[in-house]
Amino acid sequence: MSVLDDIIGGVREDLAARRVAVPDADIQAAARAAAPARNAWAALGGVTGDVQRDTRLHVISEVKRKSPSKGALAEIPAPAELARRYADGGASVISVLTEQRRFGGSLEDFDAVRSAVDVPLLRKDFMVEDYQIFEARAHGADLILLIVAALSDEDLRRMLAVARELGMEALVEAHTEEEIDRAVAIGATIIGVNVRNLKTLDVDRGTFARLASRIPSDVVIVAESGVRSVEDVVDFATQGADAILVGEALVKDAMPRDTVAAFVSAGSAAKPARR
Ligand SMILES: O=P(O)(O)OC[C@@H](O)[C@@H](O)c1c[nH]c2ccccc12
Repeated sequence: MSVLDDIIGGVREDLAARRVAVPDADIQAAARAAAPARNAWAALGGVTGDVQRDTRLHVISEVKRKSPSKGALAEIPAPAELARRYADGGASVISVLTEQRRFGGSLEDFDAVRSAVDVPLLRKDFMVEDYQIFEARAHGADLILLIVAALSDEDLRRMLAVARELGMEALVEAHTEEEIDRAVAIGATIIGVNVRNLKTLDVDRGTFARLASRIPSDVVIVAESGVRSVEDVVDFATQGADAILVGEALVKDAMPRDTVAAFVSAGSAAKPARR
């Protein structure tokens, strides 16, 4: 069994418990009653038609306490405070891990961040049921994660449609050529190239350029995982990233605001005018 299968087993158990506490009809009603979602695609530099590519390298800053690959990363006693620093540094989107068992996150963390900042929020979890999409929206999410390796094409299409029907977008995450092609085929407008293999947890930054070259130019490309420094940001920006998703390096940083700002400025300077 891969790490991904193992994580998803736990996610399904936790989900079943929440579903008893808040039944489907209630979570759907809450999702539809929530304040409208923010446009995460535009916030990440998405442009329609034959217009100039956005010149900013966007940063998605992540709130993550621990991970299966690295163990404990940071305590984060006040997720709202960390999120405020991310936003002050110029983060375009903030990602909040809500998976409990392996990442130490929760929907309470998500709520705390939601009330602290105005930027679009990504609910970062392993989405396996539509219920979680309604739940994300009910808590004020603007963007959800869909992991191609964890879902069938049928699931991906349906879940993307549910997200859009609720006014959200999906960050569709891929790790191989085949997964990129599946993400493009279902009509993803934001594709994440995760340089960490979720089945083995190995990081290979070299996969980014190879996979990014298969993605059409009107799709927003997010380079995910393994960003340690300005040098990594510059590499991803040079290789076609519109945005980067950074967790570990920021949660361990004593000055996350300044680091986000440094990533935005170095990445934007390195971003080519066309892709
Ligand atoms: O901490 P890092 O190496 O900067 O990685 C962030 C992010 O890419 C990573 O948390 C991630 C990417 N895809 C995921 C899917 C589920 C959970 C976590 C992730």
